[in-house]
Amino acid sequence: MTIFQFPKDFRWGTATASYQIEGAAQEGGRGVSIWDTFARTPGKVFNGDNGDVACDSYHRYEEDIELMKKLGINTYRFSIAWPRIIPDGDGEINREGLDFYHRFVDALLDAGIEPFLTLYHWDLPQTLEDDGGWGNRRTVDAFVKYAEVIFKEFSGKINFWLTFNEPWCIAFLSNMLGIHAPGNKDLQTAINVAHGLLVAHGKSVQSFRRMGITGQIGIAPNVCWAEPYSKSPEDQAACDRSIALNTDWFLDPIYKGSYPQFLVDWFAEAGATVPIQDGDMEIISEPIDLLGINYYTMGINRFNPEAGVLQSEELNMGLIKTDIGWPVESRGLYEFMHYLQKYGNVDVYITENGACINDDLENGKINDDRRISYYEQHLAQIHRIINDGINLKGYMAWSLMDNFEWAEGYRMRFGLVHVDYRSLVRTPKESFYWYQSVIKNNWLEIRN
Ligand SMILES: N=NNCCOCCOc1ccc(-c2cn(C[C@@H]3NC[C@@H](O)[C@H]3O)nn2)cc1
Repeated sequence: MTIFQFPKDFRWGTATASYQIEGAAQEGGRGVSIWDTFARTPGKVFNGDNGDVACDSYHRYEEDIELMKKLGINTYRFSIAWPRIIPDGDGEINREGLDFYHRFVDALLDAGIEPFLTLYHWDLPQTLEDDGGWGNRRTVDAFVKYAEVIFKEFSGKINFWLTFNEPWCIAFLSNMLGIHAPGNKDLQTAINVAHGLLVAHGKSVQSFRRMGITGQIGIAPNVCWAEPYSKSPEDQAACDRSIALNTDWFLDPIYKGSYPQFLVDWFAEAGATVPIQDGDMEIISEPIDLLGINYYTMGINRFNPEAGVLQSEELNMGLIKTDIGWPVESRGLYEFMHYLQKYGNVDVYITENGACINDDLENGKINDDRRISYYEQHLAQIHRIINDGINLKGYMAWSLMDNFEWAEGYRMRFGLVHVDYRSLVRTPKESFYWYQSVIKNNWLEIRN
């Protein structure tokens, strides 16, 4: 038996997002989001699933908080649905929406749980998408207005703030690959979206500073760690492009005030350019306090001119995979965290990490041993990372409960808690009790 002790002030949590758990899509004055529209577009989401009901956390959040208390977490990452706050994107404020989140945040605080807020977790008001989305500066200004409303309302209650979740998914998965909402398949559109959200990020951080809001603010990129299939320079370059598009494309502008030139040049070859306006890069590089990092898996990649705009092909190396098909390989998290040091030893929280394991109820229990094994491996890497002196300050498991997994609908389950989507009954899985023990002890026991 090996014991890995975590720092006494290490934050333990779980994460969710508004569209994935709330439901009540037509209640409380909520407006239409791009995910309401996308989910209703035939063929976009498995089984035609949508977020109309989801986990019904809009009505059941007190039950969810009881589960959080039972789990023993001290931090809970969630997102606010912009369409609940300003239903048409940049018009009237919906007081009923604000009141809902005040009730929720107050209940978290009463439970001794630190709220860790994501302002934008993909549910853009449809009206703004109809008018050009993130490529239109109207959306940028609308986001800043929305962010300032939330800053003003929750300053003093919330101390951990993230502007955007997984900017690569918002820009490239959703506008170049077309796999997520709104489903565009155009490189220039994706680059315009990425730049627009970066300007919105920078402007909202400037507002955060100007308004004197409590706490710390940052952004949460997702990691795409990749190692070369061969020692050829072409394979290494292919990996560099894949890693950089998820990370450097967003963090270089924020920390260095410029895009990674090798990727700018690569896209220029494909006829795409970044629509930078005077002053944009200065706005984007407004200093931040923390980074959220979302890590799930890593790849072994090689150069392949037929493999998409990056010409970087991920190979199937026969590793154990989760039920969504992602290889289980935790060392990519360790390698990435050292890669991240090029931006300095910044405060980092793992804001998402988890496994899609679709085990179901058997005699009233869910024996998700594979999920426990995944978490054991990744928490062991986190212990190594901390031991190396990297400022990794906390960990939020994705996810507290099974929920709407975007284009996969409800068939893919990431939760520590099982959700029966007919009855909405929540059942803690064996991994819930394992994580409860890790949190209670503040250490990880690895069976040798
Ligand atoms: N890189 N090139 N890919 C080439 C082809 O990819 C095809 C599919 O791509 C992807 C990539 C990444 C994801 C993804 C999902 N989650 C889980 C959510 N995270 C935020 C939270 O809401 C969770 O639900 N994180 N990442 C999905 C699909």
